[in-house]
Amino acid sequence: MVNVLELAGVTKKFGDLAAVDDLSFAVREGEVFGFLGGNGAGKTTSIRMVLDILRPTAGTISVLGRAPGRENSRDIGFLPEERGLYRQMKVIDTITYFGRLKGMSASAARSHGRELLARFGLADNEKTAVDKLSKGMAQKVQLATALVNRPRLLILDEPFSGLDPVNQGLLEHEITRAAHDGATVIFSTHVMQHAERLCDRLLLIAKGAKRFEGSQDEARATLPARLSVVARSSPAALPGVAGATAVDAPVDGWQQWDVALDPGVDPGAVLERCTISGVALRRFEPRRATLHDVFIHLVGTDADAGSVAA
Ligand SMILES: Nc1ncnc2c1ncn2[C@@H]1O[C@H](COP(=O)(O)OP(=O)(O)OP(=O)(O)O)[C@@H](O)[C@H]1O
Repeated sequence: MVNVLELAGVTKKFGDLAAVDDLSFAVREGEVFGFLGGNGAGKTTSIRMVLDILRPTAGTISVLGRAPGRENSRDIGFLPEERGLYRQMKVIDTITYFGRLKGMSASAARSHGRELLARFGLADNEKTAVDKLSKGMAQKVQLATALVNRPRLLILDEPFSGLDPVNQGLLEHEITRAAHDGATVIFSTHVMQHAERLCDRLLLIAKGAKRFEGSQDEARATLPARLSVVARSSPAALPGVAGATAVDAPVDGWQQWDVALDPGVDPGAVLERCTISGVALRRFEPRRATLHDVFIHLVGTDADAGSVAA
């Protein structure tokens, strides 16, 4: 498996503040990679170093097998967190201009630009000046400037912010589509649901440092398992059970329990115990942890997690 991006021991200091702190991770070719962290975690600073907008204080970065720099620009598409386009320029000219910057011919850039505008529901706005567009429409044009060169590596910094639910869906579809066409996609977010739906693997950072890197299943496995159980008697005393909380009142002697297992305990082993110990069961369901649960578990304090949308 080829790594499209590699950071090794990367630190970025602003004065005394380590915005990025000894960060190492790798993004593999063809994957959709989520870059997750609360506000101020260091996501944008890391992305700016990958794009050579900022230089690391220490450590090394490899992008598409090279050091960050202009040579990579043809193969990269970038949607910055602070959106900004030339306000007076027409939509199609803007996209064509970015395509030209990436080494495309004007006609190739224009024709792919039109295709993208049609897909984004903006075919009728081709000749509109950018400053006459709504914020969400302008954001879709900016997305088109990131996609026009059919990048091998697509980097999107907080791409969902400012989009309504329909356009968030459209963007999710575009990310999936780019990955399907062979691109590697990295996007930062503090909204866990997008990551949950899209990511093959993810990185979780807090205060500039890595807290987790891996697949979603690996992320969920960092949490002790939970179960929803309906039983005649409490499962609290069973081996491997950390605690059981009654949910609502019992119905005809059957009580619903929210059960937390000890770390590393397999729900199957607890089910077997119920059978051996004669705990009568009507329901026994492992509950799937969300990335939000994982985030709270790994990042820890409410202060760090407070800015994270569930
Ligand atoms: N140019 C700068 N000068 C000084 N401090 C900076 C600069 N850029 C970022 N920082 C600080 O570095 C830290 C990380 O900021 P960064 O923008 O990378 O976070 P982020 O994860 O992208 O956050 P958000 O989700 O809020 O955009 C913050 O404490 C921020 O104040």
